[in-house]
Amino acid sequence: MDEVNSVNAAVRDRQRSDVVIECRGLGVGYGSVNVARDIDVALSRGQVLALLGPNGAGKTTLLSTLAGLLPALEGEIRVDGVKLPSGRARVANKRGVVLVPDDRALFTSLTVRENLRVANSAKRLSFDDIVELFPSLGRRRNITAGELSGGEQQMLAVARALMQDPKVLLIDEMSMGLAPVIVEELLPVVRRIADDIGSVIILVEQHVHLALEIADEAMVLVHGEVRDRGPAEEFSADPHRLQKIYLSSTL
Ligand SMILES: Nc1ncnc2c1ncn2[C@@H]1O[C@H](COP(=O)(O)OP(=O)(O)OP(=O)(O)O)[C@@H](O)[C@H]1O
Repeated sequence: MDEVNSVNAAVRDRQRSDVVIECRGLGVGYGSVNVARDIDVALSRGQVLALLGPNGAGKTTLLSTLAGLLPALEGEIRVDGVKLPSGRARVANKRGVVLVPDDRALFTSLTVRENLRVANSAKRLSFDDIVELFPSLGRRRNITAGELSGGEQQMLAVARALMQDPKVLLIDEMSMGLAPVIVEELLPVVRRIADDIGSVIILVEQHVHLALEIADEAMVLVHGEVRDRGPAEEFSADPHRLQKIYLSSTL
């Protein structure tokens, strides 16, 4: 019996040590206004979480808190088992948490190459590695970011985040203003980033069915509460499950 217990303990320890980002009892919001609460997440290397929910559910606020742009109202965030100081974006970034914000935040007067050079603090990935993931950025290397199409700008925003060697990549509304056909091209690259580079990815995406196709897990926030969660393929197989949640949120 003792032997079984010690094997179980070893398995638990290994699982725990595989966890890259973990939050427990996390509450997020603005000042005294609580936007979402009781959020528990534990994600391991290479896992993709689709963070779903209707407008105003608190998805962006949660990503901003994980990135340290907002202080947590309660609970804690750990990266590789070590607690992150609340609301310290630079520390979170140094510890490998990188946010791709929905406005992309590019230097529009700098070229593609210059945008990437500015971001390359980790120097683990080269420009050639990026071109392998996003061939069109290679062809447009000397064009300014402001002259790129919306889809190319989004590629550049993700590529710039990759240059920081993210352990945890937070991607907010990647498809904002993009045609679905472009999103269909971009999302498989997100999967490749998780598989090849090993980053944990938390993805907020309006094209829910496309996000579910590349995600491992889904978590649905409604009015700041986790209303449902589970393997992405189970949500894909049962579209009514999400429809019911979204419809009930408007009642
Ligand atoms: N700077 C702010 N100060 C106060 N409240 C805010 C601020 N930004 C957002 N909120 C509020 O927080 C709540 C959650 O907003 P959030 O942007 O996180 O939702 P979301 O799920 O990302 O929605 P959407 O899909 O529309 O972007 C909303 O009620 C919103 O009005």
